[in-house]
Amino acid sequence: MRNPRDFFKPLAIGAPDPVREIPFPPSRMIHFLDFSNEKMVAKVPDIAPTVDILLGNLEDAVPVDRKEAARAGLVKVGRDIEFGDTQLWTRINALESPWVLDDLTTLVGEIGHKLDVVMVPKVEGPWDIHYVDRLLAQLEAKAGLDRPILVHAILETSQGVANLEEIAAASPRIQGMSFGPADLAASRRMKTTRVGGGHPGYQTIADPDPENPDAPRASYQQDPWHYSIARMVDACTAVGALPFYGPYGDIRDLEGCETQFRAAFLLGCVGAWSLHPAQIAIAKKVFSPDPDEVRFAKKVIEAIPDGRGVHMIDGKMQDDATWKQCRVMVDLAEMLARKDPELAEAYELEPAGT
Ligand SMILES: CC(C)(COP(=O)(O)OP(=O)(O)OC[C@H]1O[C@@H](n2cnc3c(N)ncnc32)[C@H](O)[C@@H]1OP(=O)(O)O)[C@@H](O)C(=O)NCCC(=O)NCCSC(=O)C[C@](C)(O)C(=O)O
Ligand SMILES: [Mg+2]
Repeated sequence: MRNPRDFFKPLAIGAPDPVREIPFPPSRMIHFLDFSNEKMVAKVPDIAPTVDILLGNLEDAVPVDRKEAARAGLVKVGRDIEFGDTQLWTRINALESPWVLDDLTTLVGEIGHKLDVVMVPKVEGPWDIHYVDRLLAQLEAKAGLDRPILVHAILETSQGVANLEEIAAASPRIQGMSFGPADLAASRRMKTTRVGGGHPGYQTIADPDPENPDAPRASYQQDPWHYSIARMVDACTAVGALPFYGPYGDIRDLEGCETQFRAAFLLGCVGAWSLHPAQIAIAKKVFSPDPDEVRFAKKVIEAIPDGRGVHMIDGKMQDDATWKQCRVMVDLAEMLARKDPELAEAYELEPAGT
């Protein structure tokens, strides 16, 4: 057993102290880019200010013969570009791969002061986090970093799902998790070739009508991801970390993407991945709360300043618990309004600096 008093001590001499609270800046979309792709790199100066998080992907989707170029491209962009309040993340290669050691040593050594979060794919249990945790501490100490790099786990194997709570609590570096529906489907032998979203085969069906047994029966698509995403939300929020939905692979199906993102938002996710520029606006729309909801939540908070007792507002019962629900909505709106003057106006809140 690890001494609980040591949890917030650095894991290497000279490494920065672990954070006590996970920061929660705007995190509506993690925009994926391959920095070995010149066309994508050319778009970075334009795209970076429009996204909350820009991620240099080194793992799947980057061909083997471009792994080193993707890493070098990320180092170059990290050195050359000032990102302002846009976070810079990376997804390293899998821990079993031949590239991951160089990914971590190079990135922390060269641009560790710019990197906010390292996303670790295919995390199976706390042992994977412990490995990265200690290695990052050693590398941070060597690079003389004064703030720790946080760790984000992708939930994309059945063992990872089985060990969710232990992964979330494995280190004070755990910033959050993303849901990886493609690898997870394969790992579970689910019979779908889609990346996220529903499937027309996954349905419930109404009983036959006894009066008319041959009549068509109502049937509805169900959400095959609900159980795992809900578990991820609980595991993350139980330790103050942030849950994210991952990718939606049907790039042209904007409505399907919006629906998948919204289901995740309602369950508690703070953001999702954008794989293509067209998905950035969808994530921004979905993960910024609806102005009508914010207006109602503000009304409740203003009407019940101490958040106590029972009240009727617009025909709905409000009490201590609903007041907290409204606080979640208004806190998120206020945080986003500080970044985005358009949202500040839509929410009738003061933008930053006023
Ligand atoms: C899907 C693809 C191939 C379509 O790329 P395309 O070039 O065919 O699309 P397009 O519509 O023709 O592109 C229009 C323009 O946008 C550019 N572009 C296109 N995408 C981006 C981007 N992300 N950022 C910036 N620019 C982008 C593209 O280069 C082009 O530029 P141009 O007008 O100058 O010709 C392409 O968007 C792409 O490669 N996206 C990233 C894919 C990726 O990172 N996949 C891995 C994450 S999902 C995953 O790993 C699963 C998971 C979690 O692990 C698990 O569930 O298991
Ligand atoms: Mg994957």
